Amino acid sequence: MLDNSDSYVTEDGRTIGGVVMEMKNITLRFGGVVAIKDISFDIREGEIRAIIGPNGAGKSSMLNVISGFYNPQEGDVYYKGALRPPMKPYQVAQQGIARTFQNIALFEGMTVLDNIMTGRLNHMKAGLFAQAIWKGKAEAEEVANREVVEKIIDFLEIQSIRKTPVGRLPYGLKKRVELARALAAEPSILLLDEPMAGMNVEEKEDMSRFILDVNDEFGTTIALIEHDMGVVMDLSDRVVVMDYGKKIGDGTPDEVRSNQAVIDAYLGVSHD
Ligand SMILES: Nc1ncnc2c1ncn2[C@@H]1O[C@H](COP(=O)(O)OP(=O)(O)OP(=O)(O)O)[C@@H](O)[C@H]1O
Repeated sequence: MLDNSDSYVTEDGRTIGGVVMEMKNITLRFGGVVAIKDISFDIREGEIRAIIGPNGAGKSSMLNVISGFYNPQEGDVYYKGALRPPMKPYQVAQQGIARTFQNIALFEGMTVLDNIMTGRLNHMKAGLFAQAIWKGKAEAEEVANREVVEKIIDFLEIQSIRKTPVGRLPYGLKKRVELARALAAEPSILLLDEPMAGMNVEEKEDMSRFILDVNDEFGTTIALIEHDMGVVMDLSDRVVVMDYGKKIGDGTPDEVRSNQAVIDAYLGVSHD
């Protein structure tokens, strides 16, 4: 169960609830490489939580632990107040954690609409057998799924490309379609893997606005990893900073910005 007793309202009027996910003393090794060293942090319901750090800091590894791609050798993951046993990524997705990928993972030959519909798969209860013998139920489900998807298409302003094969879209729009597909799952936590990577300034501004609007409009909890410190500071409620697999900062953007260890890491000052 989620404990919302210490929820609060932000300056811009959003409600931040209790801790929805807690990472406790996570260590992840690849052979001799320690990608994550004894890191703990939490994610609160309704917040935008960033994990930042220079190249090789361990951000992707951490995102992959959250989404079940990697199971850490040490430490525990708590989700909605319960210890999460080691799980496969599809089981984590079924628990309501959706993600996007740094290297866009869409079906290039399929239309925007069909790509976004694949985000509804976890919500399709009528199996193939039911669809064969009980057409009505499957049809009702299809209509309900389409409603969710249409709302997202409107929201992300992609009506005009709904029938376009994804392979023909420019990079920035592909990223938006990927966001739409993840949102179609109506996730409890949305994980964004470097959502602004490879974008020009205008595309970055658009994506920032959509991330803020998604959080505001749907109340979606968002955890994102990002290499570039600048782009997440205006977006995030709280930021974890990683460097060489360790957590070197955790707090509000202002707290993190004035943290000397963080400044050193980004300037490339050497340390042990
Ligand atoms: N599958 C893997 N096998 C072996 N080593 C890995 C693997 N994945 C990551 N590592 C190592 O773990 C460390 C952390 O890598 P990770 O990709 O998590 O960092 P990152 O902060 O996401 O970096 P970037 O910003 O460059 O994507 C690095 O030293 C990396 O080489």
